[in-house]
Amino acid sequence: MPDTGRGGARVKICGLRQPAALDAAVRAGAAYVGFVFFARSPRAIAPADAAALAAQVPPGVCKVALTVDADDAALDALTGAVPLDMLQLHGSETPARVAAVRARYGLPVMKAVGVADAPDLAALDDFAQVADQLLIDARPPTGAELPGGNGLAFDWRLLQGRRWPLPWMLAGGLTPANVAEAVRLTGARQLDVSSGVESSRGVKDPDRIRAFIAAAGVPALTA
Ligand SMILES: O=C(O)c1ccccc1N[C@@H]1O[C@H](COP(=O)(O)O)[C@@H](O)[C@H]1O
Repeated sequence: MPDTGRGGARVKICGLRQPAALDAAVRAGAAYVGFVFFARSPRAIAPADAAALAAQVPPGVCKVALTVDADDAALDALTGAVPLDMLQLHGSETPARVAAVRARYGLPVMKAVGVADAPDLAALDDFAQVADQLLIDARPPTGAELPGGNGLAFDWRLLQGRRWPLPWMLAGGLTPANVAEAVRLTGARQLDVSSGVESSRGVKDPDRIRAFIAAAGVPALTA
Protein backbone atom coordinates (compact mmCIF):
# COMPACT_ATOMS: atom_id res chain seq x y z
CA MET A 1 0.00 0.00 0.00
CA PRO A 2 1.62 3.30 -1.01
CA ASP A 3 2.49 5.90 1.58
CA THR A 4 -0.01 8.77 1.43
CA GLY A 5 2.98 11.12 1.77
CA ARG A 6 0.91 13.52 3.85
CA GLY A 7 3.07 13.69 6.93
CA GLY A 8 2.35 12.75 10.53
CA ALA A 9 1.76 9.21 11.71
CA ARG A 10 -0.16 6.70 9.63
CA VAL A 11 -3.47 6.17 11.42
CA LYS A 12 -5.79 3.17 11.36
CA ILE A 13 -9.39 3.69 12.44
CA CYS A 14 -10.70 0.27 13.42
CA GLY A 15 -14.21 -1.05 13.89
CA LEU A 16 -15.95 1.06 11.25
CA ARG A 17 -19.58 0.20 10.54
CA GLN A 18 -21.24 3.45 9.47
CA PRO A 19 -20.71 5.25 6.13
CA ALA A 20 -20.43 8.64 7.89
CA ALA A 21 -17.67 7.41 10.17
CA LEU A 22 -15.80 5.81 7.29
CA ASP A 23 -16.10 9.03 5.30
CA ALA A 24 -14.80 11.07 8.25
CA ALA A 25 -11.81 8.76 8.60
CA VAL A 26 -10.89 8.89 4.93
CA ARG A 27 -11.35 12.64 4.61
CA ALA A 28 -9.36 13.28 7.77
CA GLY A 29 -6.44 11.33 6.32
CA ALA A 30 -6.61 7.81 7.75
CA ALA A 31 -4.10 5.51 6.04
CA TYR A 32 -5.98 2.36 7.13
CA VAL A 33 -9.62 1.53 7.81
CA GLY A 34 -10.49 -1.58 9.80
CA PHE A 35 -13.50 -3.89 9.77
CA VAL A 36 -14.04 -6.30 12.67
CA PHE A 37 -15.09 -9.86 11.81
CA PHE A 38 -15.42 -11.25 15.31
CA ALA A 39 -18.96 -11.98 16.43
CA ARG A 40 -18.46 -11.11 20.11
CA SER A 41 -17.28 -7.58 19.30
CA PRO A 42 -19.71 -4.66 19.51
CA ARG A 43 -18.00 -3.52 16.28
CA ALA A 44 -18.65 -6.74 14.37
CA ILE A 45 -19.81 -6.24 10.81
CA ALA A 46 -21.29 -8.70 8.33
CA PRO A 47 -19.14 -9.36 5.25
CA ALA A 48 -21.81 -8.00 2.89
CA ASP A 49 -22.01 -4.73 4.85
CA ALA A 50 -18.23 -4.45 4.94
CA ALA A 51 -18.10 -5.01 1.19
CA ALA A 52 -20.49 -2.09 0.69
CA LEU A 53 -18.35 0.15 2.90
CA ALA A 54 -15.14 -1.05 1.23
CA ALA A 55 -16.51 0.14 -2.10
CA GLN A 56 -16.44 3.70 -0.68
CA VAL A 57 -12.75 3.54 0.22
CA PRO A 58 -10.48 5.34 -2.24
CA PRO A 59 -7.30 3.77 -3.62
CA GLY A 60 -4.34 4.29 -1.32
CA VAL A 61 -6.31 3.71 1.88
CA CYS A 62 -5.66 0.21 3.19
CA LYS A 63 -8.76 -1.89 3.97
CA VAL A 64 -7.97 -4.18 6.89
CA ALA A 65 -9.97 -7.19 8.10
CA LEU A 66 -9.60 -7.92 11.81
CA THR A 67 -10.11 -11.58 12.67
CA VAL A 68 -9.58 -13.64 15.81
CA ASP A 69 -8.33 -17.22 15.44
CA ALA A 70 -10.30 -17.58 12.20
CA ASP A 71 -9.96 -20.90 10.38
CA ASP A 72 -9.44 -21.31 6.64
CA ALA A 73 -13.15 -21.74 5.94
CA ALA A 74 -13.95 -18.42 7.62
CA LEU A 75 -11.09 -16.63 5.90
CA ASP A 76 -12.02 -18.16 2.54
CA ALA A 77 -15.55 -16.80 2.91
CA LEU A 78 -14.35 -13.40 4.11
CA THR A 79 -11.74 -12.85 1.43
CA GLY A 80 -14.20 -14.01 -1.20
CA ALA A 81 -16.83 -11.50 -0.09
CA VAL A 82 -14.88 -8.35 0.81
CA PRO A 83 -12.18 -6.58 -1.21
CA LEU A 84 -9.35 -6.43 1.31
CA ASP A 85 -5.78 -5.14 1.39
CA MET A 86 -4.58 -6.62 4.69
CA LEU A 87 -5.47 -9.22 7.31
CA GLN A 88 -5.08 -8.35 11.00
CA LEU A 89 -4.79 -11.48 13.15
CA HIS A 90 -5.79 -10.52 16.67
CA GLY A 91 -6.13 -13.86 18.43
CA SER A 92 -3.70 -16.47 19.67
CA GLU A 93 -2.45 -17.38 16.21
CA THR A 94 1.02 -18.95 16.22
CA PRO A 95 3.90 -17.86 13.96
CA ALA A 96 3.22 -20.95 11.83
CA ARG A 97 -0.42 -19.96 11.42
CA VAL A 98 0.57 -16.41 10.47
CA ALA A 99 2.90 -17.79 7.80
CA ALA A 100 0.19 -20.13 6.51
CA VAL A 101 -2.42 -17.37 6.28
CA ARG A 102 0.02 -15.12 4.47
CA ALA A 103 0.83 -17.84 1.94
CA ARG A 104 -2.78 -18.94 1.38
CA TYR A 105 -4.34 -15.53 0.78
CA GLY A 106 -1.48 -13.52 -0.72
CA LEU A 107 -2.41 -10.56 1.46
CA PRO A 108 -0.11 -8.74 3.89
CA VAL A 109 -0.65 -9.96 7.44
CA MET A 110 -0.44 -7.79 10.55
CA LYS A 111 -0.12 -9.82 13.77
CA ALA A 112 -1.32 -8.30 17.03
CA VAL A 113 0.65 -8.98 20.19
CA GLY A 114 -0.65 -8.06 23.64
CA VAL A 115 1.79 -6.33 25.96
CA ALA A 116 1.49 -5.72 29.68
CA ASP A 117 5.08 -6.12 30.81
CA ALA A 118 8.57 -6.53 29.37
CA PRO A 119 8.54 -10.32 28.86
CA ASP A 120 5.56 -9.95 26.51
CA LEU A 121 7.81 -8.18 24.02
CA ALA A 122 9.64 -11.42 23.16
CA ALA A 123 6.72 -12.61 21.04
CA LEU A 124 7.24 -9.63 18.75
CA ASP A 125 10.61 -11.02 17.67
CA ASP A 126 9.00 -14.35 16.75
CA PHE A 127 6.23 -12.76 14.70
CA ALA A 128 8.68 -10.35 13.05
CA GLN A 129 10.02 -13.39 11.17
CA VAL A 130 6.70 -14.22 9.51
CA ALA A 131 4.37 -11.18 9.49
CA ASP A 132 4.36 -8.11 7.27
CA GLN A 133 3.55 -5.78 10.15
CA LEU A 134 3.27 -5.97 13.93
CA LEU A 135 0.47 -4.46 15.98
CA ILE A 136 1.48 -3.80 19.57
CA ASP A 137 -1.65 -3.69 21.71
CA ALA A 138 -2.38 -3.83 25.43
CA ARG A 139 -2.68 -7.40 26.73
CA PRO A 140 -6.34 -7.87 27.71
CA PRO A 141 -7.12 -8.44 31.38
CA THR A 142 -7.59 -12.07 32.42
CA GLY A 143 -11.14 -13.13 31.60
CA ALA A 144 -11.76 -10.22 29.22
CA GLU A 145 -14.47 -10.90 26.67
CA LEU A 146 -12.44 -9.38 23.85
CA PRO A 147 -8.76 -9.89 23.00
CA GLY A 148 -8.58 -6.22 21.95
CA GLY A 149 -10.74 -3.16 21.59
CA ASN A 150 -10.90 -2.75 25.36
CA GLY A 151 -9.75 0.89 25.49
CA LEU A 152 -6.87 -0.20 27.68
CA ALA A 153 -3.38 1.26 27.38
CA PHE A 154 -0.11 -0.33 28.47
CA ASP A 155 3.02 1.33 29.79
CA TRP A 156 4.35 2.92 26.60
CA ARG A 157 7.81 3.31 28.15
CA LEU A 158 8.25 -0.45 27.58
CA LEU A 159 8.79 0.32 23.89
CA GLN A 160 11.47 2.93 24.42
CA GLY A 161 14.65 1.97 22.57
CA ARG A 162 12.97 -1.04 20.96
CA ARG A 163 12.82 -1.37 17.18
CA TRP A 164 11.75 -4.13 14.80
CA PRO A 165 12.83 -4.79 11.20
CA LEU A 166 9.30 -4.32 9.82
CA PRO A 167 6.56 -1.72 10.17
CA TRP A 168 4.69 -1.72 13.47
CA MET A 169 1.62 -0.02 14.81
CA LEU A 170 0.83 1.11 18.35
CA ALA A 171 -2.64 0.32 19.72
CA GLY A 172 -4.49 0.12 23.02
CA GLY A 173 -6.37 2.87 24.78
CA LEU A 174 -5.30 5.63 22.41
CA THR A 175 -7.46 8.77 22.40
CA PRO A 176 -7.31 12.24 20.87
CA ALA A 177 -6.02 13.46 24.24
CA ASN A 178 -3.19 10.98 24.75
CA VAL A 179 -2.02 10.11 21.23
CA ALA A 180 0.64 12.84 21.03
CA GLU A 181 2.18 11.65 24.29
CA ALA A 182 2.06 8.04 23.08
CA VAL A 183 3.98 9.02 19.94
CA ARG A 184 6.47 11.03 21.97
CA LEU A 185 7.22 8.13 24.31
CA THR A 186 7.28 5.29 21.78
CA GLY A 187 8.36 6.86 18.49
CA ALA A 188 5.41 5.09 16.85
CA ARG A 189 4.86 6.08 13.23
CA GLN A 190 1.64 4.09 12.91
CA LEU A 191 -1.33 4.21 15.29
CA ASP A 192 -4.49 2.14 15.63
CA VAL A 193 -7.58 3.26 17.54
CA SER A 194 -11.06 1.95 18.16
CA SER A 195 -12.64 2.74 21.56
CA GLY A 196 -11.01 6.17 21.79
CA VAL A 197 -12.96 7.52 18.82
CA GLU A 198 -16.37 6.27 19.94
CA SER A 199 -19.28 8.12 21.54
CA SER A 200 -20.51 4.88 23.10
CA ARG A 201 -19.26 1.31 22.91
CA GLY A 202 -19.17 0.27 19.26
CA VAL A 203 -20.43 3.61 17.90
CA LYS A 204 -17.82 5.66 16.07
CA ASP A 205 -17.93 9.44 16.44
CA PRO A 206 -16.85 11.40 13.33
CA ASP A 207 -15.74 14.39 15.44
CA ARG A 208 -13.52 12.18 17.59
CA ILE A 209 -12.10 10.50 14.50
CA ARG A 210 -11.15 13.90 13.09
CA ALA A 211 -9.70 15.01 16.43
CA PHE A 212 -7.62 11.85 16.74
CA ILE A 213 -6.14 12.07 13.26
CA ALA A 214 -5.39 15.77 13.69
CA ALA A 215 -3.71 15.08 17.03
CA ALA A 216 -1.57 12.46 15.28
CA GLY A 217 -0.32 15.22 13.00
CA VAL A 218 -2.02 14.18 9.77
CA PRO A 219 -3.32 17.03 7.56
CA ALA A 220 -6.90 16.52 6.36
CA LEU A 221 -7.80 16.19 2.69
CA THR A 222 -8.69 19.53 1.16
CA ALA A 223 -10.98 18.28 -1.63
O1 LIG B 1 -12.31 -3.54 18.41
C1 LIG B 1 -12.68 -4.67 18.74
O2 LIG B 1 -13.85 -4.89 19.06
C2 LIG B 1 -11.69 -5.80 18.76
C3 LIG B 1 -12.16 -7.07 18.97
C4 LIG B 1 -11.29 -8.14 19.00
C5 LIG B 1 -9.95 -7.94 18.83
C6 LIG B 1 -9.45 -6.65 18.63
C7 LIG B 1 -10.31 -5.58 18.59
N1 LIG B 1 -9.85 -4.27 18.38
C8 LIG B 1 -8.47 -3.90 18.26
O3 LIG B 1 -7.92 -3.67 19.53
C9 LIG B 1 -6.94 -2.68 19.49
C10 LIG B 1 -7.13 -1.62 20.56
O4 LIG B 1 -8.39 -1.10 20.56
P1 LIG B 1 -8.79 0.15 21.52
O5 LIG B 1 -8.39 1.39 20.76
O6 LIG B 1 -8.06 0.00 22.80
O7 LIG B 1 -10.25 0.04 21.65
C11 LIG B 1 -6.97 -2.12 18.08
O8 LIG B 1 -5.91 -2.75 17.39
C12 LIG B 1 -8.25 -2.61 17.51
O9 LIG B 1 -8.05 -2.87 16.14
